[in-house]
Amino acid sequence: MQSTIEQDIQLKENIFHENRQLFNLVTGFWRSMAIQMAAKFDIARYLANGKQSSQWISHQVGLHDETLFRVMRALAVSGVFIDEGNGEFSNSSLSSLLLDTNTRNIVLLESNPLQFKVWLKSEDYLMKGYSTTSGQEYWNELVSNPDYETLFANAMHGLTRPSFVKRSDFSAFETVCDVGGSQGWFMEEILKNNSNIKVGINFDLPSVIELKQKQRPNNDARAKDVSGSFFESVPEADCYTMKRIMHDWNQNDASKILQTISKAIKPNGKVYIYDFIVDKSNKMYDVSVWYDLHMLNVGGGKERTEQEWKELASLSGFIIDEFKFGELIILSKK
Ligand SMILES: C[S@@+](CC[C@H](N)C(=O)[O-])C[C@H]1O[C@@H](n2cnc3c(N)ncnc32)[C@H](O)[C@@H]1O
Repeated sequence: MQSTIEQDIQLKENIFHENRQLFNLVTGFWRSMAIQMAAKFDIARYLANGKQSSQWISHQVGLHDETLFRVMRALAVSGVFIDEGNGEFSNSSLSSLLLDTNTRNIVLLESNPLQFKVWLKSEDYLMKGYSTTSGQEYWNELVSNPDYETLFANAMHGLTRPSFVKRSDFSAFETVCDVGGSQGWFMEEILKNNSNIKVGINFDLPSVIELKQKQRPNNDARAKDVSGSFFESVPEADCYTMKRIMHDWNQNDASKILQTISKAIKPNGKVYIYDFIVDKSNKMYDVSVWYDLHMLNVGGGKERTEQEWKELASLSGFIIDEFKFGELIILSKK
C-alpha cells in the first residue's frame, strides 16, 4: 500500500513529468500569454536573418534582458523558437509563422487577455445556460475600445480566405450588402472580383463605420458604407453576405438577424453565410468545436451542424439552397 505522501508525490509527477499533454492543456494560458508577448514585440522579426542572442534583441526592442531570455527559453521548450545555447535563439517553423502579418494579427487577437476575459463566464454558462446573455454586450465593449476594435478587425481580415469570394457566385446580383462587414475588407474583395455588381454596401455598427471611414475610406465608386444595427434594419439588396456573424449569436438572436434581412431582401435574393459547418461524424480534432466554445463565451453564440443550420433557416422564414465547401451556407426565402 502506498502512503498518502507517496500517492501525492506520484500524482504530482504524473502531471508535471509523465503526462505532459495534460500539463500543457492545464497551463495553456501561460503559453498563450508568452506567445502574446513574442508577437506583440515582434521577436521573430529580429531572428529573420538567423540566430541572435536574446540580449541583443532586448536591447533593440527596449525590453528587460533576463526576462526576455526566460520567455524565449520557455517558448523554445514548446517549439516556438529554437534554443541554440549560450543565450542565442533562432526561429523554429512555428515562430517563423509570426513573420506573416495576417498570422501575427490572428495570434495577437486570440492570445489577447481581453479574449481570455470572456471565458471567465464559462462556469456561469455551464450552470445556467446562456439564454439570459446578450451577445451585444461584447460588441458594445469592443467598439468602445478603438485599439481592441482595430486588433479585432485586423485579425478578422487575416482569417478571410480569398477563396471565399472566388468560389462564390455573385454574377446574378446588382446590389450586395456585407452585413457586419467591419472594416470593409470583404466587400472590397467582392467588388474587385465582380465587375457586374453596381453597389457594394459595407454595413456595421455606427462606431465601426466611423472608424472604417477614418482608417480605410472607399476608393471604389460602387462601395458604400452604411451604419445601423442588424436587429433593426438593413439596406435593401439582392444578396446579403455575412462572414463570421451568425456564429456570434444564439438561435433566437441569429433568427432575428435573418428576419431583419427577410424584410429588406429583393425578390429572388440570396443570403450567403460564411461560417463553420460542424461535422458531427468527424471524430478528429476539428477547430470548429473549439470556436463553438469560444463563441458561447463571447455571448451565447455557437457553431452549427447542417441540421442546426436547417432549423435556424426554417425558424426565420428561409430555406437552405446549398451547403458549400464546408463553410458557405446559401439561403433563399421560403
Ligand atoms: C466577428 S465580426 C465579423 C466581421 C467581418 N464580417 C469579418 O469576417 O471580418 C462581427 C461583426 O459584427 C458587428 N456587429 C455586432 N453587432 C452588430 C449589430 N447589432 N449590427 C451590425 N453589426 C454588428 C461587429 O461590429 C463586427 O464587425
